[in-house]
Amino acid sequence: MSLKIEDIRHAYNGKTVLRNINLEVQSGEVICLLGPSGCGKTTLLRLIAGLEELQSGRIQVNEQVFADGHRQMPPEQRGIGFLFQDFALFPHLTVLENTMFGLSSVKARAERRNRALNALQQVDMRDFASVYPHELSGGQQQRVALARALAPNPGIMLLDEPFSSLDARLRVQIRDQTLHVLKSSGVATVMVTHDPEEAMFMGDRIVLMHQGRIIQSGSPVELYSNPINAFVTTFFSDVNVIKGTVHDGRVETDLGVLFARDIEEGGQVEIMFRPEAVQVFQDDPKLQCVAVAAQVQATRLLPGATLVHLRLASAQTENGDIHLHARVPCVFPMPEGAKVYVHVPADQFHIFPAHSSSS
Ligand SMILES: Nc1ncnc2c1ncn2[C@@H]1O[C@H](COP(=O)(O)OP(=O)(O)OP(=O)(O)O)[C@@H](O)[C@H]1O
Repeated sequence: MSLKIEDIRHAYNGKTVLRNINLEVQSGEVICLLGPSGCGKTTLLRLIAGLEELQSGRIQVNEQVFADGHRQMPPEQRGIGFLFQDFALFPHLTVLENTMFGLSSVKARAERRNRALNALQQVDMRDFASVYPHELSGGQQQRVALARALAPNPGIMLLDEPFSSLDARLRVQIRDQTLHVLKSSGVATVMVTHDPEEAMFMGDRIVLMHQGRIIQSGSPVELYSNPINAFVTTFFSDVNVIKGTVHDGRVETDLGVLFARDIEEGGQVEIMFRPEAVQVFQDDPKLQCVAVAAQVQATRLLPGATLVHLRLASAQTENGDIHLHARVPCVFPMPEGAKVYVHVPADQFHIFPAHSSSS
């Protein structure tokens, strides 16, 4: 099974909200559409579902055309399962009846019942078959909604911010379960989220969108480690930014000399690096690497890491001292005011022409 989206463009009231959208999703793959509010993620999902009429381009599954300039297959014929933010369970139907509802095309009631029970088993909710939705927690309701969507055995699953109504701890647990259920069902999944961590957790591939365009798509590792511009770099995490000017294909910075061969002579650049790329030493690691002196301004223990605020006395910038964030594993032993040494490996720098952050 392969969902193929070719050259989609879409406008509302003459205002273009999607352009040049090309995408392919295979069975068993989870693709996350990621981007800031209003970038067009939900519109793209609605076009795949057939809830919005396609204006230009083509959507097909294997050789079957869902929509192009001439045809629009109705949503119910597309074999698509949906999971939306509000779960939309029917309050007057039990968990089993809600799950059977998705199987209305199956004639025999006994088979509908069996398939619904199997789907509930998949999400570990079979014991709740006779319970009504209001008796369930948010996470349990989400699992029933997932079972209802998967029961007809759809080729494609569309998820729109499916965890956003759950509180933070439950969200982590439910998205983990959801990922395993989706993966074991082998369905091709397209999920919308505006949360980069969620996209990295769920996605085999991430499609990062901005202002109606795909800016970069690839594995989470590709986008995180090889972002193509400042927008992609900053979308995924807090980043340190220092500025510089290119001379002879190089930029001199307080953290060393960096190569910037692709940028024109005299060009202003923004040099970005993630807090976890900053290595902090208590003593000068002279033989290991070239490190520069810095002062600890503050430390904050976060889940799984300590964020260290550092001040670097700058010889390069007119603006004075540089403030850096380092993310170090474990509890950081140095007090505020302590002198430390900082090193950032050369391959951790992302260098872009200045003011390119909009895409
Ligand atoms: N039915 C509509 N009529 C007119 N404009 C719309 C309609 N639906 C969406 N838009 C506009 O299209 C653009 C894309 O909206 P869309 O909901 O697809 O973005 P999104 O990335 O999903 O945003 P969010 O994360 O906030 O849901 C926005 O500018 C939005 O205001």
